[in-house]
Amino acid sequence: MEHLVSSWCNGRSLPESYILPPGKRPGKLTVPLANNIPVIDLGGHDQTDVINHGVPSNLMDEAMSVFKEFHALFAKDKAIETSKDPNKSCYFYTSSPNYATEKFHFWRDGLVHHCNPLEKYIQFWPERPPRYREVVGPYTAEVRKLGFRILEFTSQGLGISPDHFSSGLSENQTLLVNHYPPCPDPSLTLGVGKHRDPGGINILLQSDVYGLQVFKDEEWVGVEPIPYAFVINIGYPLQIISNGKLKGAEHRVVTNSNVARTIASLFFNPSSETLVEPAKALIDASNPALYKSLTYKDFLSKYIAASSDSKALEEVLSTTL
Ligand SMILES: O=C(O)CCC(=O)C(=O)O
Ligand SMILES: [Fe+2]
Repeated sequence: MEHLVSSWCNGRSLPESYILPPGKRPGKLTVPLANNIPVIDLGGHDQTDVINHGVPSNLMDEAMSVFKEFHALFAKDKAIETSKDPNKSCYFYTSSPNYATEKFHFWRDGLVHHCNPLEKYIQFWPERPPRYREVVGPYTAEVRKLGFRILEFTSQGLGISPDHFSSGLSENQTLLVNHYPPCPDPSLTLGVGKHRDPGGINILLQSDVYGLQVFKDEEWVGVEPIPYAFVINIGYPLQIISNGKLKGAEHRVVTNSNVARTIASLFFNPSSETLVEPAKALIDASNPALYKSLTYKDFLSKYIAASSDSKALEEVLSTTL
């Protein structure tokens, strides 16, 4: 826990271990903002206090407040609050879960915990700030409903059976709450390096502070926060199931020198033994399977081994390369 960026970063210059190799540095800090990311309105007419995705705006605000309060705790308290489960369904790290072995570090502290079934996991969640469970329980339950709606629409769009698809992709819901403190030199480091998400979909609540960038047409573009909207990211397993019809966007997180940024991502992941493979309905003689069939556990070990080298990962997973 002594590593936590937030516990030592004030007034310090950027330590060498956080300086990325030249090819991975963000370098130029201003990139164009994306102007063609689809904004989807999910309807919902008569509610007054909801944006059309159905998650009440006050719940989004409250969740963001408790996430910020959690990250503002002393490091020793964060350690206590994230070590209640001997099986580690709730944990905390700086940079990445591989802090001890990685060649360089990223400028982020992350809290992770499982969310579903709630009755099983909530007992291991932080109890400080005192409202954490009371707010984050309903927040994750609402976002879960939204996730199922999105997966249902996605399966309809792809023309594959919704039951198999949504349950296969969402047995395991995990919340990641990232905190990126103000950084002494944002041109040399990143909050999170370039990656595609490893789950089915990810429903991301950004605060009002910008930091997310997407790699589109060989250039980085910024994803500006829209108040009370979620960012939906497609993960690699959904790319595989859709046989490449849907693409997981590569993204990264830049830091800034003035204000801290906090985000919460709810990942909808398959369970370990779920087979991740192109949906049978999308495969025929003229549309051969582009990806191998793997259990999610095996997929994850290949994903981690490729350590965000997307070409290497594509080669391991593809049937054609
Ligand atoms: O900080 C962000 O906006 C995104 C973090 C991220 O890449 C993720 O949660 O997968
Ligand atoms: Fe991500």
